[in-house]
Amino acid sequence: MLDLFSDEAPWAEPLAEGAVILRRLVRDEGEALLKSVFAIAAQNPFHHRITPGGHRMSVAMTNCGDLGWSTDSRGYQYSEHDTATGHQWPPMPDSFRALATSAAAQAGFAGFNPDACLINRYEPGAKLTLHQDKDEKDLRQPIVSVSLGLPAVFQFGGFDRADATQRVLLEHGDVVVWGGPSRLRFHGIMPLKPGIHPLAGPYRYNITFRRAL
Ligand SMILES: O=C(O)CCC(=O)C(=O)O
Ligand SMILES: [Fe+2]
Repeated sequence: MLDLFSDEAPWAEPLAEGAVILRRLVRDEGEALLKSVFAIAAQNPFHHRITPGGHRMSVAMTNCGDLGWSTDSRGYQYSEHDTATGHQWPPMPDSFRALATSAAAQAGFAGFNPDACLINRYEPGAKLTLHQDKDEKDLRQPIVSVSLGLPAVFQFGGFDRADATQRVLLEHGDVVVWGGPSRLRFHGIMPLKPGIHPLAGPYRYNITFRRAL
């Protein structure tokens, strides 16, 4: 893919108060991050989870860290084990934690120390409908969300599902941080367009860091 900004230093693009896109922040680490993602997935493969409503999610997920987010017939929850396999989640790589803490600090949230890392894999057509991230205990802690591989359109809305949304393209190496007054904004991902990324093949990967407990 032609990236006109490939030689540019990362830059910040504000979305709302408490929310910013740190453009290309981890582009140079993208390959190493993806290698870690593949190693985690080799231990705990990506699954298409079934929502409490009985729907198969189009996004495939795995986790690393002390706690992982998943969903099954009982609801959405954080747990130390994969509820599908019973396996403990692989540890969060130090490189992941360091980048999450650094990105949060650059967005104005000092001292972020995530205990949960959700990894989403999007195939063509996969999407995440508008939702709020609200399964975490301390909503003063931000969300740090890293985009790798194919680009996708991110929707960033208000505090009601029906509120107007901004639509922004997230590309390989972009990091979105939202917290503070934006922590509970609705957000989602539009259906992924097919493509082949040189490092990620036919997929988009998203790594999301949270303080769950
Ligand atoms: O894939 C993304 O960029 C967003 C992921 C997300 O909103 C979530 O995992 O809750
Ligand atoms: Fe989310």
